[in-house]
Order: sequence, then C-alpha cells, then structure tokens
Amino acid sequence: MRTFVLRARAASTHSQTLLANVGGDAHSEILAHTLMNAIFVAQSHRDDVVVHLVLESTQDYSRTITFVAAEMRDIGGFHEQALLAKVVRALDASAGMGKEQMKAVESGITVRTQSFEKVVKELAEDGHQLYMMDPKGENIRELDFAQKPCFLLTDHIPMPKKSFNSLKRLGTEKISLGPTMLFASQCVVLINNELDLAGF
Ligand SMILES: C[S@@+](CC[C@H](N)C(=O)[O-])C[C@H]1O[C@@H](n2cnc3c(N)ncnc32)[C@H](O)[C@@H]1O
Repeated sequence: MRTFVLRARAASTHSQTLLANVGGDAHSEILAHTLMNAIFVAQSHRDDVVVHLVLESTQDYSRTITFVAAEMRDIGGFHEQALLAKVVRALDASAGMGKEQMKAVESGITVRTQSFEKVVKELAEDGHQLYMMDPKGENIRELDFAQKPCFLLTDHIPMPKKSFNSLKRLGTEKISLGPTMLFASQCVVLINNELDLAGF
C-alpha cells in the first residue's frame, strides 16, 4: 500500500470558499491535482493507494478527507471539477461535526475532524514509515522502501518548524526527488514511478 498525506495549509474547510479559490491564493486545485496523480493512470487507477488530504484553513477543526482508491466507486472522471466535487461533498458532510469525529461520505471516502499531527501519529502507530518530502533529504533512489511507506507533502505554505520535532519523534525520514522545487502533485507522480520501478 502507498499512502500520501497532503497537508494543505491554505485550503479552506468551507466548501464554497475552497471552490472560489481554484486558481486563487489558496490554490485549491492542488487537491485535485494531487488526487489525480496519486490515484489515476491511463485508462485505469491504482488500487494500492490511500490519500489523506488535510485541509487546515478553518473556523473550527482541520478536516482530513481520506480516499481509499480500491474502495472508490463512481469517481465521475479524473478532471479537477470531478475530484473537487468529492472534496466538496466531504466538507459539506462534515459541517457541524465535533472534534475528532469521523463520517463515511461515500464508498472509499471518509471525512474526519482530525489534525495533521493526529493523522501522522496514527499512521506511524499503524506501522507506516513516514517520509517527509524535502529537496534536501536523502535521494529517493538510494532508499530501500519500508513495507508501508507514507509520503508527507505540503502545499505552497511550508511545514511549521514545530511540526518537525514531532515528526522526528515518529521516526520520519526526509527524502528528496532532486534539486528542483516541484509541486506536490508532481512529487506524487515521481514517487509512484520510483515505487513502480522498485517493483513495490
Ligand atoms: C510546492 S512544494 C512546497 C514549497 C514550499 N513553499 C516550501 O518552501 O517548502 C510542495 C511539496 O513538495 C515537496 N517537494 C517539492 N520539490 C521536492 C523535491 N525536489 N524533493 C522532495 N520533495 C519536494 C515539498 O517539500 C513540499 O512538501
């Protein structure tokens, strides 16, 4: 299984604000691009992928929307509009939820009022090896992938400094895809390709 966590610090948990920010400062389109490149391949999709989108621009709680590719039905296409519609549906379903609650949205999609810190802690406790994507990290090609790799990415707002210490305590390793600063969605393409080449 390949797991991706996108910490979208600028992404609104209010569905209409999120949609209004496609192409705006918050770059909501990053969510759709990341989902597309994590899950879809030509004429098919990857069954072994889980994506957690953590939206952090909120009046109450962060939202973690989880997509389990193998369980998703009726995706409705892989274009921005279809994928953002899934995010919107999850956000609308989560309106009024209390802290750290979970709701099933549709097959393969759940929404939780869960912070990034809690999500990564749970993943680490569940045996995932956390890999923080960072151009200054270890070259991905020199890495022996752990059994349950989980790749951590951000949007255009960098990870806050205090997150690094807690991630370190969870055994997070920093890995690089090269010297060029890429979009999160481009990182996902390259990571999937490296895993494919490694016969993962
Ligand atoms: C647009 S970048 C974030 C840029 C952000 N302003 C910063 O300075 O960190 C989005 C994500 O991709 C990761 N990333 C971008 N290029 C990378 C590379 N060459 N190797 C590893 N991770 C990369 C970043 O670490 C970040 O998680």
